[in-house]
Amino acid sequence: MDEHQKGMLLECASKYPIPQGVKILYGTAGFRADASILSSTVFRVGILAALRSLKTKSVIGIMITASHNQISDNGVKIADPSGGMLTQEWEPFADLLANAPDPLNLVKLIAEFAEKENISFGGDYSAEVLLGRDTRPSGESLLEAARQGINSVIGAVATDMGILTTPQLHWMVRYRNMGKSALESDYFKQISNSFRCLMNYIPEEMTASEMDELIADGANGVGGEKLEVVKKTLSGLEIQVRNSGKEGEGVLNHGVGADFVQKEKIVPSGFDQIDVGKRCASLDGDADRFVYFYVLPGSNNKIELVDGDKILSLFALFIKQQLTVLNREDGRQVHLGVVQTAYANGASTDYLKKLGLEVALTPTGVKYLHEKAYDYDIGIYFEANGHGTILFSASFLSWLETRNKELASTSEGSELQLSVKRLLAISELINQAVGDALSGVLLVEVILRHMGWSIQRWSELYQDLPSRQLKVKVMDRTAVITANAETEVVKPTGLQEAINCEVAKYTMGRSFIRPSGTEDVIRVYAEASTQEEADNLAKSVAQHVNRFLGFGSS
Ligand SMILES: CC(=O)N[C@H]1[C@@H](OP(=O)(O)O)O[C@H](CO)[C@@H](O)[C@@H]1O
Ligand SMILES: [Mg+2]
Repeated sequence: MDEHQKGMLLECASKYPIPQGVKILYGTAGFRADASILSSTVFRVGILAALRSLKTKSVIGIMITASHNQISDNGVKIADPSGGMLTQEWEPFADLLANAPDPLNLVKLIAEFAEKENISFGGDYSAEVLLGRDTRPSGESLLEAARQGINSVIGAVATDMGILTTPQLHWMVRYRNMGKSALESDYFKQISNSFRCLMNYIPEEMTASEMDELIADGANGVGGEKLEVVKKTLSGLEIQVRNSGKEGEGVLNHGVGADFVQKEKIVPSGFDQIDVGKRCASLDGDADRFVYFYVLPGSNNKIELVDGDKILSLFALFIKQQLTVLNREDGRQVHLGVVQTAYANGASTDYLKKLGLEVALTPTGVKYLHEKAYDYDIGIYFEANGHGTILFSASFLSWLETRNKELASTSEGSELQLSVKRLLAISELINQAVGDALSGVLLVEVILRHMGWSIQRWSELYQDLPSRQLKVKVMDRTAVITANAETEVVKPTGLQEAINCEVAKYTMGRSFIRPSGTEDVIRVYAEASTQEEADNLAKSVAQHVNRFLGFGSS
């Protein structure tokens, strides 16, 4: 790194001093904290993204969002060249960078890292970073901090793509790196075209019955706003958007959104008894996850939740049907695998295994599930909270494309051709960069039509085991170390034994704990054969967590 570059970094970094007395760490999905302390972190992530762009000679993305967190929080997610999350190999550098005490130390760190990674400044390739943000009021100034960070690397170009959902930004990065046009209008065009194709491939006998409108909760965030745009491009699907983020409708993520609905299992604000039985979906604050639900009769606002596990099951079932045709008609064996985390309801895992599917378990966080899903020709992954997507391997996709062309001249209109076309359309509709509520909802909608299913019929695929999630505030959540896809506590010693003793008291009991990567808490999960038992199990495990790690009270 030459003196000019060093001087530039020093000068820019001095405008973004780090907050005193706090350490901000790269978590499950990037950095997240109260927005007021994030400027320096985001500025430094700008530098990191420019370095990553130089290293990979590809476009990188920065998304300013704190997803489902409260409106006063914000955060930053980084999209790698594939459109997926930043490679885990760079996470330790991200932590060091964010916490370097002053500009001199920061520049020293960058110089050392650049040398180790063989990154040269001022070469032929100029770094390029796409920037996006959600609707949070702090987004604009944090985006500016990211831009300053990028601009402090000589030659680097920052392009502001505006207010976007997280998956839109990831999609843009992916498509730019594939050499394709990646404007927001291209994104909308692609999902509405592939949705139309899939609607056209619905068996004729299923198209007769009209389906009711979908009612969607936009979490008062960017997803609601974008869904309003998407719905205008669709035919054959009516969507009523509530909590769309318009002035006066409510506060982002406050009593609304997929996270609230999934964890509390009650209606989001704006929904009530008039909606009993109707098909409803809820997006999270940055629209990278979604769940479905319907309102149950009664005054307690209870819902029947159709979560990520059931979305995964629906997708797996539909894809499996298409693969059965490929196998029968063409003798083609396709390796289909599904990926879940320990939060997956035990009943869903049983169901998927009974379908004959290979089920893999990874730690929490899309970065782990996504990576595992690459192991298959088609890998479907979902977290119970609704974050997931479907990945198609490059070789299987190219086989599908070739076969599609051949069949157009030999077997036009055959069942085999239809299955090939459906799979191709799914690969276009679903966002293969990252989980995407907009395209995910559209895929659910078209599959329900294909099956002729109501949300109630879908929900009956299997019955969830009652479960409960709790959060425990502790002194130091990093004191908890887990193993086996987070199902076992390794440290502190003795805690796992205590959990085992509690679990043994219940029929079908299962419980695990792990430190959250996005909030300063330990999460407790429990399931058992009745809700009361699941609640009690969670409560007693939480008490053990408190005893081992808490502030001295239980
Ligand atoms: C139990 C749970 O819902 N955990 C969420 C949450 O992570 P935590 O590390 O549990 O805070 O946020 C992540 C990012 O959005 C998401 O991937 C994950 O599933
Ligand atoms: Mg999110």
